Amino acid sequence: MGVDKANHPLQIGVTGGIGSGKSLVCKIFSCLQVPIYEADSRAHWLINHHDAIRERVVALLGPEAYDAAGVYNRRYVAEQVFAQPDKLAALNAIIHPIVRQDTAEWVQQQSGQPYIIKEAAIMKAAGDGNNLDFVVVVEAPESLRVRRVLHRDARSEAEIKAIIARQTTELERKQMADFVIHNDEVQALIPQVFHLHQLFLAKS
Ligand SMILES: CC(C)(COP(=O)(O)OP(=O)(O)OC[C@H]1O[C@@H](n2cnc3c(N)ncnc32)[C@H](O)[C@@H]1O)[C@@H](O)C(=O)NCCC(=O)NCCS
Ligand SMILES: Nc1ncnc2c1ncn2[C@@H]1O[C@H](COP(=O)(O)OP(=O)(O)OP(=O)(O)O)[C@@H](O)[C@H]1O
Repeated sequence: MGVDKANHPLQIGVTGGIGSGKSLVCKIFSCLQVPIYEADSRAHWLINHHDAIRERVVALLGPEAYDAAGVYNRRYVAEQVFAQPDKLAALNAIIHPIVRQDTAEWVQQQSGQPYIIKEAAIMKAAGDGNNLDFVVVVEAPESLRVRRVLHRDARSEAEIKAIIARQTTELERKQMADFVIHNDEVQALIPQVFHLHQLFLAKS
């Protein structure tokens, strides 16, 4: 990397379809002291706390986008945007530039770290791909992913399959991947993460 690499951590993206185990993989990296930026959680925090986002989301989707307590109403917003692609694009145009800015500020605070991780389900669509040194894709068979999410969330199998159908395809993800973690509950997860950790430390 560049001459001032100590100040610029390597940037690793971790992505994968719903229920693939991205969050679990990131928890393991986190146990190894790697700083993690969870794009989706952070986006939701910003949607609830950033006044300019709130105003623009209400202008786009109506006051129902936030409930009586002022909390972002995901169920209502999901119904609106997943049925209307132009509204989803408009929502993303409000949120993603602010998330990108927030990510950049967070990265600035991580100087001196050998590498950092950005976790996102929709990495490419959020326009972050260009800043990443490597992309790690977490993979698991679709039937297992559906089973995990059925167990984790209050979603029906049909809802989960509809989300999978809207997400980046497995082929697109494979094309993005520099490294793949197989979270199929056959191959052990921790050694795969540890192997990548050693590799990223060596490259930093
Ligand atoms: C659209 C919303 C209301 C759906 O909420 P809901 O609780 O029903 O689903 P959840 O957040 O678990 O997302 C389910 C799946 O939808 C897809 N998805 C989520 N947000 C987006 C988006 N902005 N654009 C395209 N697909 C999306 C992803 O594949 C995700 O895995 C919510 O995801 C949202 O507010 N998204 C905006 C924030 C965002 O863009 N997050 C992504 C990382 S920056
Ligand atoms: N190897 C595994 N063994 C057992 N349970 C697992 C394994 N991997 C993931 N899970 C469980 O499956 C569920 C989905 O995993 P996780 O939340 O990490 O997925 P994700 O890819 O982050 O999903 P989403 O895109 O919905 O946020 C969680 O409840 C998690 O604990």
